[in-house]
Amino acid sequence: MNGRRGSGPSPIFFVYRRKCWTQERARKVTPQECASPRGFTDARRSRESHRGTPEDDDWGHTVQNVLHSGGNFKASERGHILKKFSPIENACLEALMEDILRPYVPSYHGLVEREGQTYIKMEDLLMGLEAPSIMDCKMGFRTYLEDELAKALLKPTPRKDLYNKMVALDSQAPTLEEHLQKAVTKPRYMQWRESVSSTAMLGFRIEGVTIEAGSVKKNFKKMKSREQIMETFVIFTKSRQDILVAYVKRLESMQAALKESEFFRTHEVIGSSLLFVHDRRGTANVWMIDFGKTTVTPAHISLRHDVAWEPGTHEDGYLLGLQNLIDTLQDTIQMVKENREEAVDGSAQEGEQTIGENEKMLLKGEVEVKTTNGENNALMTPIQPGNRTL
Ligand SMILES: Nc1ncnc2c1ncn2[C@@H]1O[C@H](COP(=O)(O)OP(=O)(O)OP(=O)(O)O)[C@@H](O)[C@H]1O
Ligand SMILES: O=P(O)(O)O[C@@H]1[C@H](O)[C@H](O)[C@@H](OP(=O)(O)O)[C@H](OP(=O)(O)O)[C@H]1O
Repeated sequence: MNGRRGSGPSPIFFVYRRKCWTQERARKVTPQECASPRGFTDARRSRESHRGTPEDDDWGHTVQNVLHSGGNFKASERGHILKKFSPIENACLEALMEDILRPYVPSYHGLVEREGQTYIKMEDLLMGLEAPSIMDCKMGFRTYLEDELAKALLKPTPRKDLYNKMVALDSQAPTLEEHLQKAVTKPRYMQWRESVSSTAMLGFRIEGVTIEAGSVKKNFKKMKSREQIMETFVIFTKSRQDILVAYVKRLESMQAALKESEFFRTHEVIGSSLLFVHDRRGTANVWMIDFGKTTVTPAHISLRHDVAWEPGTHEDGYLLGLQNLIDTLQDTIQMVKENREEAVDGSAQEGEQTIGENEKMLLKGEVEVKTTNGENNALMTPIQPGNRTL
């Protein structure tokens, strides 16, 4: 690995660390909390009012690293994490414990009650990782359930919050009528989100990233092209080929298991993510998470997951998205290799600086990874429902 690029966090990261070290000395935060600016602030605030439970000895370690989610997680004892109960997700995790996919999902440990709220207790996927880097990729070409669409058609319920999110990203996106109502329906918003991100083209999208337990970045909503995603993987892994290769291997074995899985054949997997986790020591893994919208299909339907969706088929395009993700990672490995060969030749100075700048932007939350020639500058033809089946 290139020495300069792999030599540690950017200067911006150190600004956060300096602030943290001062607080740490005053015993207001732990070293782990220091690793993340958000964790640092949240942990301090919450600790001041937190009484603690017997299970809280590892409090704050994983929950601070949760990439997104409106407060659905709670710390548990070491090695476990609690997620707010959803009957759908609970049924999925129970079923997955009996399926060939079991090694690819967090292990399930039943339900627990905390302060009048029921939680699913599951394996903490960050356990054992030191200052983890985490990426959440939402899978599939469709991000809403057929049922949600049917309900919205029967009784359209325009939402102001979704309109506000839409105009925040693109003020031109709403139709005239939507502008007048200042509201959009959920399927309309979800379909638009698919089209502005890589979901519609590639069948997956990056939702959130954190590097070495730094601040959480979620500004990927308009990231569409394969090239932008490759650059994000380069930044995310700090060009480490060993980690990229480990990710590809894990995805390939997951892909094989998915093709054999009874659970997968009988479930429409919507809004589920792949969670990429690694650390500086080179531990790397990918997990299937978030089954809150993964539902059993009608008995007569056996899903393929590698064909285009048509209403009524319940197809989600998960395997097409997974193949595109594997191809994108393989291209990333190739790009990293070529960059390194050029660096050895002494001719990669310019390229190195570009990646360094992007890394700083990502850490500052300003990332718009630049493409060289236009927005959809795919290096190879993505697999889409229409152009290839697995
Ligand atoms: N088992 C786990 N171990 C460690 N971290 C986890 C685990 N499950 C989820 N996370 C973290 O929490 C984040 C959100 O997870 P998940 O998508 O399951 O929650 P959610 O509440 O359904 O979120 P959203 O509604 O935003 O999709 C993930 O991106 C990941 O960072
Ligand atoms: O990513 P964004 O732009 O913030 O949009 C949200 C995202 O697509 C979530 O997947 C979705 O929750 P579900 O997957 O649970 O439907 C949520 O719907 P919600 O507002 O109804 O929670 C959207 O607002």
